[in-house]
Amino acid sequence: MTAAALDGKKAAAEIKAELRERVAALAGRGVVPGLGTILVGDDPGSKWYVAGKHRDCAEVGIESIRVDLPTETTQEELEAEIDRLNADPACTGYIVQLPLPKHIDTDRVIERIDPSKDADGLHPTNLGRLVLNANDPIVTPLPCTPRGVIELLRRNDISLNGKHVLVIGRGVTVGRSIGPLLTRRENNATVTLTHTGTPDIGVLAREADVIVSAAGVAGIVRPEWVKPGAAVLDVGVSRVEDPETGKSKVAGDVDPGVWDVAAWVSPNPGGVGPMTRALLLENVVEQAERLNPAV
Ligand SMILES: Nc1nc(=O)c2c([nH]1)NC[C@@H]1CN(c3ccc(C(=O)N[C@@H](CCC(=O)O)C(=O)O)cc3)C=[N+]21
Repeated sequence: MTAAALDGKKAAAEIKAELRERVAALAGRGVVPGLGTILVGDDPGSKWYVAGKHRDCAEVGIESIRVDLPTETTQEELEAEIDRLNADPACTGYIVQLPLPKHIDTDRVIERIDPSKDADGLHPTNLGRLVLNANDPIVTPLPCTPRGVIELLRRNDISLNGKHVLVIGRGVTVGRSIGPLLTRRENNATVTLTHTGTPDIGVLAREADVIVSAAGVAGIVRPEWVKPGAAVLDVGVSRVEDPETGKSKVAGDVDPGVWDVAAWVSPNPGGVGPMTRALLLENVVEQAERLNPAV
């Protein structure tokens, strides 16, 4: 069997086209959503990601507000910028690009974000509401990557209803926050969360209809781990040396042999990454709609 690709670029383009229309409807009511980014330091990778978010905003007609701060920025200076965006009416939602320099207390920074402006959906209040409101309509920003995974499946007509989803990795941005979304009644999946303390992930993975791997370990998902016909979503990002060029390149969690066993695989790059970016925009547009309902 050769798996079909879960094309994240295509699904993200569809979402952006829909968002352009929603942004136009908001503009008709005099509302322009704004996404802010705060970047501390000059890590080339982080700069590249932030630049991409501003390009995405331009594409759908969202205003973008960019705050770039030097590596030496103190906790107090960073918190002052957060307070400024919390108070800025042009900023509908914003993100603080992670990771932050080591001298910064990341948890304190995230907790200072106004939960209603938390475009990443990672503020404790929003994660808490996601756990508490298992079945009520969602009225808070949701974590972008988990939402991107579910949206990528939905847009490829892969139902989660009654399916067994195995998640690899217990990080907050994906592994630990995707369970409460997958188990909402509207998705209705059954979830196994595995991590570095799981004695034998493979034996559990072989039972799964869907594997979501967010381990950040290149090639951890082996073909022998995958039930024939399963869907495999590759969320991992790690760097490996290219044997041909000797240069470092981005690698996913999924071994290439998995494509011979699974029915669907999300490529990496070109899979969940573009979805994460599209859902960040959707979080901001949704928040603008909640604040400015059509009458
Ligand atoms: N506050 C915060 N929120 C984040 O969402 C956040 C963050 N900090 N820090 C870093 C990680 C990483 N991340 C990616 C998102 C999209 C791609 C992506 O679109 N990747 C492309 C390839 C690279 C590209 O084209 O730019 C792909 O997978 O096809 C990658 C990485 C978000 N992050």
